[in-house]
Amino acid sequence: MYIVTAKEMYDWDRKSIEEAGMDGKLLMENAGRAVAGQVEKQVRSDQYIIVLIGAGNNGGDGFVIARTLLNKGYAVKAWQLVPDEKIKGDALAHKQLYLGAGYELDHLTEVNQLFRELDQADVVIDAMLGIGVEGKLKSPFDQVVAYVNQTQAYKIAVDIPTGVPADEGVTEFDGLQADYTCIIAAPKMSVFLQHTAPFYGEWEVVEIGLPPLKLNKPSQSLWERYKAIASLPKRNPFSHKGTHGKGLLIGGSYLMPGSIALSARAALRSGAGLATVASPGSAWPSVSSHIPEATAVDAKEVNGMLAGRLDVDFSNFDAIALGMGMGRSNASQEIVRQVMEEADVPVLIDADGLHHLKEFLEVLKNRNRPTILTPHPGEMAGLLGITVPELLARPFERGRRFACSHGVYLVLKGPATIITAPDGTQVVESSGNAGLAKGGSGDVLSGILLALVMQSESISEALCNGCFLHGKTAELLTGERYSQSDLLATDLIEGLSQSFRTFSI
Ligand SMILES: NC(=O)C1=CN([C@@H]2O[C@H](COP(=O)(O)OP(=O)(O)OC[C@H]3O[C@@H](n4cnc5c(N)ncnc54)[C@H](OP(=O)(O)O)[C@@H]3O)[C@@H](O)[C@H]2O)[C@@H](O)CC1
Ligand SMILES: [K+]
Repeated sequence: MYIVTAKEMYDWDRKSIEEAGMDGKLLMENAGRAVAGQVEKQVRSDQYIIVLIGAGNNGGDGFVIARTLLNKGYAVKAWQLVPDEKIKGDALAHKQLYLGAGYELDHLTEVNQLFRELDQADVVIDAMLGIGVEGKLKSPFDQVVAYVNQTQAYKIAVDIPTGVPADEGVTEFDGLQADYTCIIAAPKMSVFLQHTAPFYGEWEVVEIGLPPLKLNKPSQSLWERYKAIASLPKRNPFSHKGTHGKGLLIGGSYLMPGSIALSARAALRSGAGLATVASPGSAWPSVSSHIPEATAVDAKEVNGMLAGRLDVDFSNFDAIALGMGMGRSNASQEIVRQVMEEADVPVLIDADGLHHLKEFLEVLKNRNRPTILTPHPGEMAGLLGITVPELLARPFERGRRFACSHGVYLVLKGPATIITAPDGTQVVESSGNAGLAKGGSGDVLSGILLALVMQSESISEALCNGCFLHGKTAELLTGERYSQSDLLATDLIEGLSQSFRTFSI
């Protein structure tokens, strides 16, 4: 499923009408009917529904929704919030159909009158503004949105909650806080941004008859369950441990032995054939006690942290994961540089490895094999030399620019993880929940990604599937044995079995 910007959505609409001969009024009828169908699943016929209607096509959808629900016997009142002359085109046509059907329309003359009605409503359907919103809300929408937000009614937004921008880059806005948003045709970028996503509540996408071939292929899409099931690696009955990849994991320190142990264990649980750990000797007894299946290579250390160069032939491995629990000692930096310059295999860099890499980002361009960076927003902001809010205002654009200019795969972690390939293609993986917001969860992800990179033809698919497994494991576990509060990174590793049994079929 593609994720669209407002422009991509408008272009799709225009091309469908101009080139495919679709009719704008028919699309609006389809949109309104599709939304009404979703509303019916959530609302009882004895509940009082208010539909709030604005000037543009979002308001036009509102007329269709109100008519469709009234046709079916629901208790609905439609409120037009703008003067009559503002309603034009397809929206006006549907207003006339609504009135022609004999239904009543209330006009906003005095906001307190509407507010008294809103106090009585069980359900409010927000068809005020859609993706055409520009700038901060003007009167009366600012007052109405503020009032609706503090009512007890169940709030359903049509396409996008009023006031919320469709695209990234806008951080100052007042938005309707929806409980549920019925998105038309394709999710907008703001569904996946940290500052806008919470306004949507639960969301679903409805199909309205726009021909997919008339959509100019957007660069962003959503990773979905069916894609994961189709592309997760399958075990060959005639395989041996070498077939599934020998992974080298470099990291850990005397005071942080857990991270690398979690990564190594997650890699083996995710199908890696062999996991070899390069950590300081002082950390190894602790690491091996958590993962006896892993082997070790000798590594020099200073003050319990990796130091100097590693005496390892990197070509003996199929991929490398670097940085977890490594610490930020200057002495460790040389290993990061050595791996970047010498390892002719895919390399994943996480955590403290990213901190070291920041000092010599120019090496990235010289690498012949894939490099994967897996920063959380704080680490990404550090790599870019900007603040976290600056990054989160435009994570798609910033991530794309970085991945393209440095020739790397970028896994920008968050509630919606954005995976960018060196060619700028972006996939959002949005599974998981707040149970993952805990120390060690990123280390587990690095191990899973390492294992899948070694078992997949496509790096992008491996990264999407790794994030999917990580998120879905949290969902499965918190749906049964654990809560989002008590879930540990170690539980995630053990829970991977359940995810593989569910999805790798
Ligand atoms: N295929 C499709 O794509 C389909 C799309 N469909 C639907 O169309 C929607 C997009 O419709 P759209 O373009 O008419 O924009 P939309 O958001 O309804 O309103 C624009 C109006 O808002 C106003 N306005 C703007 N900013 C404002 C502010 N800050 N504060 C206050 N007012 C503000 C501005 O008024 P003005 O500035 O002139 O006063 C303008 O008149 C889309 O979300 C979906 O629901 C479906 O019908 C099916 C097919
Ligand atoms: K809306």
